[in-house]
Amino acid sequence: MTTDVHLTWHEHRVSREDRERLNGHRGCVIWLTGLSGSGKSTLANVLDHMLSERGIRTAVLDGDNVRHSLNASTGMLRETHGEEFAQRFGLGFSAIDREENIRRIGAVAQLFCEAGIIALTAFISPYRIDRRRVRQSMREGDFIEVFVDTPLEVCEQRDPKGLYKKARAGELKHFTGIDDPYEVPESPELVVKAGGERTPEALAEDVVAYLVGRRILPPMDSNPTG
Ligand SMILES: Nc1ncnc2c1ncn2[C@@H]1O[C@H](COP(=O)(O)OS(=O)(=O)O)[C@@H](OP(=O)(O)O)[C@H]1O
Ligand SMILES: Nc1ncnc2c1ncn2[C@@H]1O[C@H](COP(=O)(O)OP(=O)(O)O)[C@@H](O)[C@H]1O
Repeated sequence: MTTDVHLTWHEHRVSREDRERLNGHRGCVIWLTGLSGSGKSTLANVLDHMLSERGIRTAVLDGDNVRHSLNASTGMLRETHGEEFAQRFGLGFSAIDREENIRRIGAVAQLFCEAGIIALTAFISPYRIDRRRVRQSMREGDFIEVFVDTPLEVCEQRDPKGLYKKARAGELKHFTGIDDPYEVPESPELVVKAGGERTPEALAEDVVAYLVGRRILPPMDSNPTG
C-alpha cells in the first residue's frame, strides 16, 4: 500500500498466522465501552489475569494509564515539552480529543492483534462513530465490542474518583453521562451487566466462553501451546 505522502507500507516476513501459531490462539481486540465507573478496568484486569493463568497472551490498554502516556493531557505535556507542544498534542475530553484518543488506541490495539495477542481495552469511547472507525480499520471478526452496561445511577453512586460529584457541582465540565453524551452500542458482540448483579469473575467467564465459542481461544481445558 502506498500513501499520498511518499510513504511505503512494508510487508513483514513473520506473518500474523505465524505469530498466532506460536501463541496457540488467535489475536483480537476486546473493546470494553461504558460509563466512567461502569466496571471496564475491573473486568479488563480480571480477564487479563484469567487468560494469562491459562497461557493466553494478553495486553491491557486502560483509559487512565494511556492518558498518562501515549495520550497525555495538555497539562502533563506542558511540564515536560512546553506550551506549544502541549497545545498541539495534549488530549482532553472534547469530542475531537476523544476521537483522537480512540483513534490512537485503536491503532495500538490493532498492532497487538496483528501480533497474535488479545488486546483488552477499557475506554469510555462514548461515540459510535469513533468505535465504528476502529472496527472498520480491522479485519472482519477482530473487533469484539463489549458494552459494560451499568446504569448511570449505579456509576454515580460508586463514584470511586469523586468525579460525578464534581460534575454535578459544575466543577468538572463535559463529564460523560452528566453534561456530555454516551452513545449506547447498537449491536455489540456482547453486553455484560456490571451493575452488581454478578461478580467481575462471572462476567469474565462469559467473555471467555464467547471467545471459545468463536474459536478465538481453544477449549479452556487444552494447553494453547501444546
Ligand atoms: N470529562 C470527562 N468525561 C469522562 N471521563 C473523564 C472526564 N474527565 C476526566 N475523566 C477521567 O478519564 C477517564 C476516561 O478516559 P477515556 O480515555 O476512557 O475517555 S474517552 O474514551 O476518551 O471518552 C475516566 O476514567 P474511568 O472512570 O476509568 O472511565 C475518568 O476518570
Ligand atoms: N461487576 C461488578 N460488581 C460490583 N462492583 C463492581 C463490578 N465491577 C466493578 N465494580 C466496582 O465499580 C467501581 C468502578 O469500577 P472500574 O472498573 O474502575 O470502572 P471504570 O473502569 O469503568 O471506570 C470499582 O469500585 C469496582 O470495584
